[in-house]
Amino acid sequence: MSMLLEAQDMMYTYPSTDRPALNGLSLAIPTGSKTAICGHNGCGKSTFFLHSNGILRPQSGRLQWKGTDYSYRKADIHALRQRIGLVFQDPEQQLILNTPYEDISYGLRNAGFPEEEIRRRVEQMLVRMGLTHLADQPIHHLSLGQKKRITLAGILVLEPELILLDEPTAYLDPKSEVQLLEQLDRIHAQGVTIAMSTHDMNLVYTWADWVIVMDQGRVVLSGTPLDVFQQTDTLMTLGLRIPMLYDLWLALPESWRNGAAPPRDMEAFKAWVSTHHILQ
Ligand SMILES: Nc1ncnc2c1ncn2[C@@H]1O[C@H](COP(=O)(O)OP(=O)(O)OP(=O)(O)O)[C@@H](O)[C@H]1O
Repeated sequence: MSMLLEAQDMMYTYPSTDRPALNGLSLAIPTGSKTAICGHNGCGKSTFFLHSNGILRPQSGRLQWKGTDYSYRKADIHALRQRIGLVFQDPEQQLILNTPYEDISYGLRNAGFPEEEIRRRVEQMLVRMGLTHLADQPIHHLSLGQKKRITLAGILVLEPELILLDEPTAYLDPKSEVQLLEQLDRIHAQGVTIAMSTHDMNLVYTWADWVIVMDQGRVVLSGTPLDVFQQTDTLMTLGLRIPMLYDLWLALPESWRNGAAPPRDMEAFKAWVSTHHILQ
């Protein structure tokens, strides 16, 4: 398995704090994967993302892109940010200009693309993300879900190889979440590697093909979803939920798992779920 991004023993303490936010963080994001990074509030997920696209620099340890150490020269960081797109948790931190059209153009203009190419790419992106009708609206009139889509569009338009999303589904309603996940699947099918941080273990179970679990600035588990979810005790100790579907699968009678039919009556099934303390 080749790794796109690798961190080794990274340490980082924010100025004027005394506890490291990254405390010997070592992890790898496999090329072509859908990686979920989970862990409870404050475990260092956002801090890792800020390191990944060079906004922060580790105080020790190393970070590699395709096996090469990061270079912090201005031109190299500039080039890196086109390959690694970071979508912040809070779109307000990322949206700078007045309208979706202007905002989505911003990165391309910064990267020095000719105006004709900028127009072509932005218009295509607006269509792909279903944002054409909002292109010239003032951004502060838009909903959170729409703002999140605009920040994603502003990153996608640069055609990165890796997209990092910090809690992309937080505060989205179910419909917006489904739309976002469909967009991510489309992008992934085109060969883009995607890593997202999330607290939602059910989403991790259904979406990810690689899982990294962090605690207190370091990685405690990583591997395929099955590898990770089998470590039920560790996950519980970290205060993380076991995905509902995994829990249910484990609780199914052996005969059901081997193909025998569960009760066809929904009330009987509900009674069975409650006597087995699933979802509690
Ligand atoms: N700008 C900052 N200044 C000082 N300390 C910070 C700053 N940002 C984060 N921290 C601290 O660094 C640690 C890691 O925070 P980080 O935001 O990376 O965690 P997280 O896993 O992304 O959390 P969440 O799930 O709440 O987004 C926390 O203890 C946090 O308080």
